[in-house]
Amino acid sequence: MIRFENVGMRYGPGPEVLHDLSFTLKPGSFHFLTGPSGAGKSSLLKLLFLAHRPSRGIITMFGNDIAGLARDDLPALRRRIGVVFQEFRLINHLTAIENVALPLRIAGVPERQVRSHVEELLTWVGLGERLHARPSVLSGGEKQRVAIARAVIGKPDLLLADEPTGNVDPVMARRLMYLFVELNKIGTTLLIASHDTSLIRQFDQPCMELKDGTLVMHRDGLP
Ligand SMILES: Nc1ncnc2c1ncn2[C@@H]1O[C@H](COP(=O)(O)OP(=O)(O)OP(=O)(O)O)[C@@H](O)[C@H]1O
Repeated sequence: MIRFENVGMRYGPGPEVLHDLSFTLKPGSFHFLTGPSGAGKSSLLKLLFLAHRPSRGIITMFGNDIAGLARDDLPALRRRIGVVFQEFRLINHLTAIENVALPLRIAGVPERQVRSHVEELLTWVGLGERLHARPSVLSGGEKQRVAIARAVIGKPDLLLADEPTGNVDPVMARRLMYLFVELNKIGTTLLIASHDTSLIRQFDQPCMELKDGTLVMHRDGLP
């Protein structure tokens, strides 16, 4: 489903920050992505979200060589991907419920279903009392949970998450991880970047590790 062959990436004329990445993410697989700060985790997620082009190599996503895609083809492909950005990227003038409803409204889901579905999910992540709050009055952990709810609500084919539990306590972190596990059970392919090795160790999923922009694959979790 997703295949990288000798992929490199640089920002503008700068040095390469990712080198010779070759890996496959099979449909329905679930990997953690770990590595020290600056190793290139967010950069790899940017490639996968088609927010940045590789400087060399071949990336195949959902059967498309992305080098052959026109700019106009990207939105349709991105709609198959849910993303939790490190800095959340919520829409400031929309409430929590409106932010999370957005992917369903874009997909044309009937309004009655949108409302009940979004309320249920936000309540599940502990935000039942914050449905009508705007991002400016939410804490970091609350914003993070809205961002996660928005990313998972449309049951995307691929979910990318950058440090999705970085702002919540350990109990909520586990709850959010189980949300990802459930999403994976219904077929979503997951790649979750996290520094939190103690959390990663609690799950069986394999771990991909980046070091200085180069990938080391651990099939059986952390060493
Ligand atoms: N917009 C940018 N322009 C130029 N260089 C960048 C940019 N973003 C990241 N880099 C560089 O790319 C390298 C990888 O950064 P990246 O943010 O992908 O690492 P990371 O593993 O996600 O780090 P962290 O865990 O701290 O978020 C670093 O050397 C960083 O300085």
